[in-house]
Amino acid sequence: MKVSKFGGSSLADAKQFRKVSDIIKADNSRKIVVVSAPGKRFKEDVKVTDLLINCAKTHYQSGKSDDDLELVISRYKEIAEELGLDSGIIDVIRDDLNQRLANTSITEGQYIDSLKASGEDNCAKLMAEHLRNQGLEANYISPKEAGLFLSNDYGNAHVLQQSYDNLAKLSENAGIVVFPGFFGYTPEGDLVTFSRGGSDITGSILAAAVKADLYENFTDVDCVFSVNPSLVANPKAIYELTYREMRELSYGGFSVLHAEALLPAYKEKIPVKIKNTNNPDCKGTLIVADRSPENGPVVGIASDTGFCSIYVSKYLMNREIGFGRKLLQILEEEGLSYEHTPSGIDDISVILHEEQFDSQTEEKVTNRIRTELEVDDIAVKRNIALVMIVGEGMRQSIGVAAKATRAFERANVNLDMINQGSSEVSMMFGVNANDADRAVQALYKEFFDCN
Ligand SMILES: Nc1ncnc2c1ncn2[C@@H]1O[C@H](COP(=O)(O)OP(=O)(O)O)[C@@H](O)[C@H]1O
Ligand SMILES: N[C@@H](CC(=O)OP(=O)(O)O)C(=O)O
Repeated sequence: MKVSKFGGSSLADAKQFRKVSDIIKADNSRKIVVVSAPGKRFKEDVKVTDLLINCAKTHYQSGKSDDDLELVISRYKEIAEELGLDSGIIDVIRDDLNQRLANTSITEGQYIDSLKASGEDNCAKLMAEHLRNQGLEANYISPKEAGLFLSNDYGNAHVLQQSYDNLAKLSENAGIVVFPGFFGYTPEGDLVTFSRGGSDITGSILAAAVKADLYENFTDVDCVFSVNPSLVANPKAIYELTYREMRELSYGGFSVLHAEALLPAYKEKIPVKIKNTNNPDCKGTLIVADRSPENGPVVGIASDTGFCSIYVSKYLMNREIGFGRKLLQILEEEGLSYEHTPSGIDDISVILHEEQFDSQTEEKVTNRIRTELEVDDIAVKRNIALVMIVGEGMRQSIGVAAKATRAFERANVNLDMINQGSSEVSMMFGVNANDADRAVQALYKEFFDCN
């Protein structure tokens, strides 16, 4: 049995819906289909999820959002009409949206999640209808009915363990299960979504729950490339990756797969395949536990922006028992998560996502660190990008760091931080965000395009 997830780009319009149904028809082991909300039809288009977020925010604050609502409905209507579906399905979608909009007695976070999730939910209803119209036995299954339970972190939920036993029963369904991605329910029954791009996570959870033979993730590129194709023209294709490499690369900015999507599949050793809805015969990228060491030491180069660092120095920091714990405890008490903590003998930097660190929080946290830890120096640096080189082969190779720093030097990019993960499958560099693209291009030239 395969679990096949189709992303927003695969569901953007009626033409894409037809490609999806052709793919499902071509292989009767595709029994569980996870769908996102319709994505962009062209470069300047707006994803249905973004339309819904606008709609929710406006309506929650002003009680009105007619234009936004009509934009969302028109996306579904266009698809339904072109596919020749019964117009009743659009009435169902309109009623559903109106019900969600009317439920203003919840917090803004809950309200936005409820509207956001309707993108996937209504798309799944539409896809099930389209598949039935094509002569297939297909049923929309709601995450509530199936028992997909998530933590109550609105907009950033995590799966709860009891979901897996509940979802295992999906494999007993006679026809094709059409399951909306991106959301589930708290044990108290409230709707909650994963972070953006989270339909990838739903697919992986379902694949793990039913112990699928394969989790297919259909998108709009032939495979995972060694670098983001918007930064380097015709980058090298990657046909095989380990879970660890893909985890590092998706964390590092390969948005083709959500950074948290691999864990469920990895735990059950379910192979994951990235495939192209627009070119389904292309073999795609297979993600597995082990791979043959074919390429050089580095398999991919990723980068992501939106980080900041808190630099702290104190003479004899290395001798002060509990310094690191106290520092991180301040962050914990202020509700901040951190990404990395590169350190020296008398100094340490904490790298954070910048979005959670506004100027008010900065003032409070730096004051606390200054007074409670009696540090000599503290400085906050913003607008940081993390650039990562990743590859299982790095463990056995000498000179990878030298090659990388040579590339930074050639590109005239100053390095704020170097951090090698203990697993030795990745190396991370902190640079000014304005230099990140140039750094990635220089690294690509150094490791993949030496001629
Ligand atoms: N290294 C990479 N290899 C392939 N695609 C990448 C890479 N880095 C970023 N991407 C981007 O990921 C996109 C696919 O992810 P996404 O937009 O989330 O698709 P979907 O709509 O299927 O969920 C591609 O169109 C590509 O621009
Ligand atoms: N539609 C949601 C979830 C998702 O996974 O979308 P996509 O498959 O288009 O990345 C979002 O835009 O965040």
